[in-house]
Amino acid sequence: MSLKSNPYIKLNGGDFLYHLGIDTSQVNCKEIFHDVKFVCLGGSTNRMLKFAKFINENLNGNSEEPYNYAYKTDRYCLYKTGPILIANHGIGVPSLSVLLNEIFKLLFYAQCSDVIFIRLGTCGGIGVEAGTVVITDNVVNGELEPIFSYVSIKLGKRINITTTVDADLVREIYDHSSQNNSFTIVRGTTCSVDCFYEAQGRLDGALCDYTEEDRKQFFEKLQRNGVKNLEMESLGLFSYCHRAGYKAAMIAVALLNRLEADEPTSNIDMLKEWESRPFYTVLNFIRSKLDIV
Ligand SMILES: O=P(O)(O)O[C@@H]1C[C@H](O)[C@@H](CO)O1
Ligand SMILES: O=c1cc[nH]c(=O)[nH]1
Repeated sequence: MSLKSNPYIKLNGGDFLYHLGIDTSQVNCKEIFHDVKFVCLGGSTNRMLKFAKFINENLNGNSEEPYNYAYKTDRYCLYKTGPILIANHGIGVPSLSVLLNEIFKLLFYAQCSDVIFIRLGTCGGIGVEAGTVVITDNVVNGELEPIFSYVSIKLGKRINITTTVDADLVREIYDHSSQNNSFTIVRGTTCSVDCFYEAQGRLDGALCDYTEEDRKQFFEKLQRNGVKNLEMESLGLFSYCHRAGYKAAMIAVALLNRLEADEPTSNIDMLKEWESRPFYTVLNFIRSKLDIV
């Protein structure tokens, strides 16, 4: 048996998952991780620890500190609570791609099946109020094309992969999330880019090679194309998961409405409250999948 997308990876034999600090000849992946059905990802280590505690309490009624399987490294954290694996991915697709490669291999060694990946993130809203949760139903790059692009050593060329979002999964998440929430949830197109500043049309970066008028036109174009938010990982997430044979979804809370501002609020309590909103959306969805009322 080999990994779906890499015939060179074999089921038997040790593998050091370097950035997770997990040596599969020392850790029994199948025994520990075989029941994983959901992989929940977000940028920061602290937020994902908070999410692991939240899931522990709300799904398992357990207030124990979750165990970090990636404790040997400070690159990423990795928790498991019931059938849910939780990790942080850092900022941007390069960091996400390293984590995904190692998690895909972990799931392969653990012989997991039917796993769903969900990114719980933050974003800049386009015409939506701060605090609104956006479920991605379509994903585009900065040129507004549904294409994830990377350079492979395959023929030394750039590879462009058309990337789609699973409409049934979006519907399922949205239908379960719209119950019992005290915040607004919308569906829409996510524009996924490689920088927080220039690629997102900010005027407050150290570098800026466009004018305020260019910024205005960029946002008008985003709105005309149904873009509801800007962030930095979803295109890579959907593309990598699809190649590896997994379903993926993306749920992100808007920290600001980019039509009004560039800088998120400095009110930390408010930011923390907003950041936790996707937790409830994911909890409702996972409960429905596990048939827990
Ligand atoms: O999951 P997070 O909140 O880290 O995601 C967004 C996209 C970038 O990684 C980061 C930029 O501030 O926030
Ligand atoms: O504006 C924002 C906020 C969070 N994350 C982003 O990528 N952009």
